[in-house]
Amino acid sequence: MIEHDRLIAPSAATPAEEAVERALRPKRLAEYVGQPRIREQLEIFISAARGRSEPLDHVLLFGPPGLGKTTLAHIIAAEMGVGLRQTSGPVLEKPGDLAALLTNLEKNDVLFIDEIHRLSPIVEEILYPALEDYQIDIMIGEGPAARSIKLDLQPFTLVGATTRAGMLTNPLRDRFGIIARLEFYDVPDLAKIVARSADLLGAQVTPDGALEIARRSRGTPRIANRLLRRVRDYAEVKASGRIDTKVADAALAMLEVDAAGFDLMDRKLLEAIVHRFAGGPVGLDNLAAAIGEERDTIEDVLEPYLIQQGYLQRTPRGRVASAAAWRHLGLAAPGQAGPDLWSEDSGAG
Ligand SMILES: Nc1ncnc2c1ncn2[C@@H]1O[C@H](COP(=O)(O)OP(=O)(O)OP(=O)(O)O)[C@@H](O)[C@H]1O
Ligand SMILES: [Mg+2]
Repeated sequence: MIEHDRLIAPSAATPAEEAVERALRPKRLAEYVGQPRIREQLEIFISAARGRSEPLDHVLLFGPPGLGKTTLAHIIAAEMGVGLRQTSGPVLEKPGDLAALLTNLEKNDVLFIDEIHRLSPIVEEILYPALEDYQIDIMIGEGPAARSIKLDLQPFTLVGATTRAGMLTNPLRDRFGIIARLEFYDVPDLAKIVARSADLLGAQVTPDGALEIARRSRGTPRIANRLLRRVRDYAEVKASGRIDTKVADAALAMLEVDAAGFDLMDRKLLEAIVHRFAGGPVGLDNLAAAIGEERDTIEDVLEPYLIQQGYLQRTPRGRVASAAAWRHLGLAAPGQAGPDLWSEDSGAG
């Protein structure tokens, strides 16, 4: 059975997929599509830091999975002309793990900590003086003979990435000089990404074909690249190999990605709210139980796009399906006439 839910899941599914992602990853800021505000700011800050031969200020990247946080971290190091060391919050178990990384950094290097909201408090402690003064305090020896010594570090840049800025402690958040919130990509930008990736993969895609894939990628480059690869397979087997609108549409229908770019999980969530909870409000726990998903997956992966697109609202009393959600499921929203009566040329108003 093909795992459809993985098709749209914005996180990288397998090591094989990670390898493809690396190959498709833009290496420089100029190749990085979209996120104009972030790109412009980084260009200025990076060129200023380089001019002064200083490290770039610490950078926090946050936003839903697959929008290009890891990609940006690598680009920052490349544009600064420095090395990058990569780790992640849950991997750093002991203060010594972080100390070892920090003391190995060279001047102005980038230390990239993914899932930085999952750092343990004792590890985070070590980070504060490192971020502020390029120093760490470490304990030598044990018992009564134990003492703490200060070690100087090379100046460096911390790049932290998280899907949840709200879960960072205040003292940690305050230590980032540059905070960049990544937004979902619009369709023209996603089409550019699809066209660029198609080039790199040696796949043939028409501008319309790229747009069709872009429209159904949930605003997310990772999903755009994934859909492109699946659609290419389809085009090779079922058509001449060229991806045009018709082929893209047929392939995406087969993959059960609908016209709004929603997959089975998105629809399951909207259907649960509409059918089982009369459109809401419904609390996160009830919703998670109803669709058999983790709270975190709903909050980090499923909801952000549905909210951004106006299908779902987060209210103090729980989640509410908007009129657009009802319409998407082919239903009339409560208290409203059916979808047909609301079409623009109905003469109402
Ligand atoms: N701005 C962009 N331009 C072109 N391709 C992009 C862009 N952003 C991301 N991508 C593509 O999307 C893929 C996923 O991006 P990336 O791994 O950086 O996401 P992420 O935000 O780190 O996700 P996660 O939260 O799961 O770690 C990359 O392989 C890259 O090819
Ligand atoms: Mg990442």
